[in-house]
Amino acid sequence: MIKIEDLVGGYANTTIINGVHLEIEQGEFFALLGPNGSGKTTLFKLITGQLPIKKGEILLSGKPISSFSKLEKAKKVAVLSQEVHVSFDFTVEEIISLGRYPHQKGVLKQLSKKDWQVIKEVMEITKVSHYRKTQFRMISGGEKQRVLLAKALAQEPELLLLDEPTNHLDIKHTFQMLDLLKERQQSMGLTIFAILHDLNVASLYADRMALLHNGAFLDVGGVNTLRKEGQLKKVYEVEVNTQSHPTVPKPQLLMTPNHSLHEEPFYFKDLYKIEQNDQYIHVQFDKPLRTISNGVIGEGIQWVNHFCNFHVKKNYNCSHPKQDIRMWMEIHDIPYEQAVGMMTAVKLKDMVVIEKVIEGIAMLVIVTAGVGNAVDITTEAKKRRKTQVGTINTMVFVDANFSDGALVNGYMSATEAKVKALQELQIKDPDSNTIATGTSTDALLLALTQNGKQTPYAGSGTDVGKGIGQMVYDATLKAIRKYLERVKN
Ligand SMILES: Nc1ncnc2c1ncn2[C@@H]1O[C@H](COP(=O)(O)OP(=O)(O)OP(=O)(O)O)[C@@H](O)[C@H]1O
Repeated sequence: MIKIEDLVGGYANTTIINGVHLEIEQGEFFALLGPNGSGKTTLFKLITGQLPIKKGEILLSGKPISSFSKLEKAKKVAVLSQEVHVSFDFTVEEIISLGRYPHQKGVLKQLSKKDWQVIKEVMEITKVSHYRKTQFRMISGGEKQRVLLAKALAQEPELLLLDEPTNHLDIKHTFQMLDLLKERQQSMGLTIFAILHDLNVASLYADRMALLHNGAFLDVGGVNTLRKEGQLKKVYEVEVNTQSHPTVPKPQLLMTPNHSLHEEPFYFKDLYKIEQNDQYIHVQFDKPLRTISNGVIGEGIQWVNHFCNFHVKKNYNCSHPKQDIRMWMEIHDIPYEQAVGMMTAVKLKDMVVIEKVIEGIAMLVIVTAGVGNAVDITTEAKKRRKTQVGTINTMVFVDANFSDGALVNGYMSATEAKVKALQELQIKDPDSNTIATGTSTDALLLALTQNGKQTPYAGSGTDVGKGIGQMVYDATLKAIRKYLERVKN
């Protein structure tokens, strides 16, 4: 669709763009990224013809863009730039109708029925119809942006050039506008070239992107260009961390501020208090901990400072466990959005608490255990008998700083230790009569203060992994023994 070859250009005495090559296919959504002053607007203006080219060439559908007449070009290319060149006394509808100019025929250039159809349609999709008769100067910055997009779409272009199209828009309208553009791209094969400042938005919408740095492309590629943290750090001079979007298979960037969160030195034991009664165990920390868990709420990787294990009746109807835990937390003034919540039918007074310092690392482990629903995970799945009291809920708190990988490692260490405890006590899966590996509803939480130097591993080859293993093993053994004692009596 558009091909840029060895482009050099800028202003009278300064060259800003230096040897840019780029080819954008028809129907692509291409994002131009780069920090302030990298030359994005200059490149944009060279493409739109607002600035003269010093060297190189821009081809549109294989022909030099300079060989197109203004009208011919307007039939193919629409531009939404930062500079607004419209009379503020026009109404919204009048401005949008200007977009039809390249398609109007005859000397009088009257708007045809088709023109009106297109105007109506673009007003509807950009959601500006209700202020069609309002003067342009009377509407907000965000509304102006949508009107100018409607004008550009009214042109029915093959290529749409956008300079920060979401500049004035709130999140709702940013996503609305980009969804609309994406829809046009997918349904009509519209080619989009957009300067975008928000890298996370670019990741969600662009097929390919270029990273402009000092007037040249540092990288051109697919969305995974945004996974190159070192390159982004070099260009933007900000500490970036690439994570994955939870539901869309695209990277999302998290920026770390330079100012470090000042933290007073603390003594691990002073950080928390444990409340236990017949209804719940509530461990409250003074500061949020980095956690990984399969709690009913607060699951996954989070920063939270309340950790709860609620008691439920043996015949608890678990059709809405999330809502139930939220409700119980609300009743007890525990903020559920800062909490991990588990549940168990085990008597909470049988909880086992172990606090220790192993190899200089302070740890706290709390376990409640029942093994009525013990399962050997390696046996064939089959319909199980009615649920009994039997869940092993494990909370592990460690005064250390774990990478995400170490969090997963530590989770494995705790699980291996639990399995060993079941083996030691010869707890069997009643269906298969083989040694159980857990129960059907076990919950595990691993929470870190993130204090000190970061640890990359926490498996059985490390002191901290061994420490987790020993403490979980001891606590699980004790908790199961208490349960067995209670069942016997
Ligand atoms: N009219 C001008 N005359 C001379 N130099 C200019 C002119 N406009 C911009 N520049 C210079 O060109 C360089 C690139 O500017 P440009 O506006 O293209 O950057 P940008 O990447 O679009 O930045 P931003 O993200 O801040 O919009 C800057 O160093 C700027 O000072």
